[in-house]
Amino acid sequence: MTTETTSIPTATAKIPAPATPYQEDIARYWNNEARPVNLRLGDVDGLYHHHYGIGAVDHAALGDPAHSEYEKKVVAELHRLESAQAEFLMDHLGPVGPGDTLVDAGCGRGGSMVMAHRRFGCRVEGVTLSTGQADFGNGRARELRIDDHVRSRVCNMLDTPFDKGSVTASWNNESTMYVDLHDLFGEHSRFLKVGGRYVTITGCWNPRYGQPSKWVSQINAHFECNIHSRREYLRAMADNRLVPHTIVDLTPDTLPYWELRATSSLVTGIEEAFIESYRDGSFQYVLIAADRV
Ligand SMILES: C[S@@+](CC[C@H](N)C(=O)[O-])C[C@H]1O[C@@H](n2cnc3c(N)ncnc32)[C@H](O)[C@@H]1O
Ligand SMILES: CC(C)=CCC/C(C)=C/COP(=O)(O)OP(=O)(O)O
Ligand SMILES: [Mg+2]
Repeated sequence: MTTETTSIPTATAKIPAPATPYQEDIARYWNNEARPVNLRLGDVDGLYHHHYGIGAVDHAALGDPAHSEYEKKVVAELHRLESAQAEFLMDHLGPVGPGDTLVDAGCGRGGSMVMAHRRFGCRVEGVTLSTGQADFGNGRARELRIDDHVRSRVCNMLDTPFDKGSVTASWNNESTMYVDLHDLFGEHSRFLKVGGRYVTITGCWNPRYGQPSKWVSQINAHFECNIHSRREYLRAMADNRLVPHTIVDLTPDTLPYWELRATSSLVTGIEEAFIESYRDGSFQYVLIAADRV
């Protein structure tokens, strides 16, 4: 039961100043974002994601491209693959019970937070730089009557209000490319319980390729982000008491999503960079799950 006193009025109530001019740019970017490829997919079932998909495309479900309903089916299929990606991340959070707290660092519009609460029955705390995103996520939580468990706030994920050792598991879903990894993992390590779990799904450049390819540079420019190398993730985790437990190369699993998206009416222009960099091996889509030791 939610009352005036326990509900979260808006994420704008006490907005901390962004720590850097770069963070101001990122907050502005996400406050202004309203791409149909994200909103129309979210409208399918009310889970709004800002990450990409994994898994095989169900061509039987899509049917004949000449059919009048085909485009609608493509939207539903892309959304299904994005939700499958979030479920896969949550498969790696370890045991989580209703009394636990999870942290979604860089939570976007909050689709993953709703999924995590439905799956585990626990509290889910999200942080984003964007007031618009936090208000959107809190609005969805209120509509779903889960605002007593699911809360987004405007907050720098490198400097959160969560108490030391208070969090059972935490994640970054496609949000690590906006921050210094040592600062980020230091903060997760601080608020995670010893024995807790950290998971990220991210795009990283592949040290085996040598240096960031032109496609990786294009993705950075498109999103105003700074993609790290796979090596940097492992080094920064090791330096912050996060010991990798599972590493999965999801590159072959995300390519079908991109190939389908490239044929849809919702293309944004970045599809070629993802497809070419995944194919030439310069860029990888990975899950890393680590134990906080
Ligand atoms: C690509 S979106 C991913 C959203 C979400 N994880 C999802 O899967 O839908 C990147 C998110 O990272 C957030 N972000 C970037 N830098 C941040 C920072 N320093 N502190 C908090 N959030 C940050 C942005 O505000 C945005 O919500
Ligand atoms: C894997 C990498 C490098 C991700 C960069 C971060 C990012 C912008 C993710 C998707 O957001 P989105 O869902 O808003 O993007 P789009 O509009 O392209 O779907
Ligand atoms: Mg998207």
